[in-house]
Amino acid sequence: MSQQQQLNKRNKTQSHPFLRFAGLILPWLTPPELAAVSSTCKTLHRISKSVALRRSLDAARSLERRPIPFHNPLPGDATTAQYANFLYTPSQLLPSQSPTRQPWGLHSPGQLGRDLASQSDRISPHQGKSGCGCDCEGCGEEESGEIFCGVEEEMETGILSECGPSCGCGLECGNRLTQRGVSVGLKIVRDVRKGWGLFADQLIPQGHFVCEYAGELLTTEESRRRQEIYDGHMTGGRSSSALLVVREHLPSGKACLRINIDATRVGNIARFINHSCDGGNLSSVLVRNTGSLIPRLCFFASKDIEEGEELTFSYGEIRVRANGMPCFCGSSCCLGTLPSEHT
Ligand SMILES: C[S@@+](CC[C@H](N)C(=O)[O-])C[C@H]1O[C@@H](n2cnc3c(N)ncnc32)[C@H](O)[C@@H]1O
Repeated sequence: MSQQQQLNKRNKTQSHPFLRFAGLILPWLTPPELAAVSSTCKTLHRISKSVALRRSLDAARSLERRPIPFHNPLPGDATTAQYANFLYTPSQLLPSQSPTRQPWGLHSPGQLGRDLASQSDRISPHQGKSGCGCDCEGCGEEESGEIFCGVEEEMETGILSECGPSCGCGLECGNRLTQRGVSVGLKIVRDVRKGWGLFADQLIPQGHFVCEYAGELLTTEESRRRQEIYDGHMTGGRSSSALLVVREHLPSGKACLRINIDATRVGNIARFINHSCDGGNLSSVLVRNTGSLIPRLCFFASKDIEEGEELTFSYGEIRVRANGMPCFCGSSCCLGTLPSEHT
């Protein structure tokens, strides 16, 4: 074929309206839809391949400040397919706010997250009395980076207060440490026995904020309904669930606040954190934001975490199931089964 003929052919192909917009449309497709489109012609096959590659380069779908890639060292194993239907949210939301479709591989990794962060940095609705923020304790203090700067008391009690939606300060406030998204290098690595796990891609110093456990906030009734479904899936050997129940005991000691966060279908990278019987290297802290009723669950490094080390925490102490799922945490105090409790 002469050069002119080739040029004509390319112009003809690219002038097809669908092909012209394929780069914008394909990132919105689910894996089966993408596979179907990919088999129709060479151009769509090429675009589909690049979309699939970009998916594996950032599990966060560009919604964090930096990309969080999938890495599968297991030869011949299914890659990210299992998570291609997983929708990403950097913060907790109600099921009614959950997206039903979300682009993946549309933006360059981390771009959208950076745009959002810089947008929210500009949002500073009104200035408080201090001139830079509100009246919360700690507001207006110099920004401490991402370190939970020596507030060991809160690390132990597991409760931290931050400025929130009703404050006059913006995201640049030093008292909003956990609200600026993931700032450390992370990657999601596949293990033959535990499935995917979250790993440090850099040294994370003790006390450093790692991430929030984000997902759908459920009522207890809905969480019980979903847990039953997930238990059924698991006994069938299918995908793993990520429904976390947190109980905060109120000062009276007579009641407790129960928070149900389901990151199984819609969540963030915290849903990839595996269990360790020795408590792992992450501390969980409940963060109360001024003006927000529901606290958020956030993870901080409980010790210095080396680059390449897996991030883990303890899913709990209770094991109610006689035949619980086997635990492969590898710690010297491993109890052999994963925690399980009646929800
Ligand atoms: C919240 S998910 C963590 C991510 C999960 N590995 C995955 O691939 O999606 C919880 C599930 O991970 C697996 N898991 C977590 N910790 C484990 C451990 N110590 N040993 C074996 N499996 C583990 C179990 O299948 C569990 O139901």
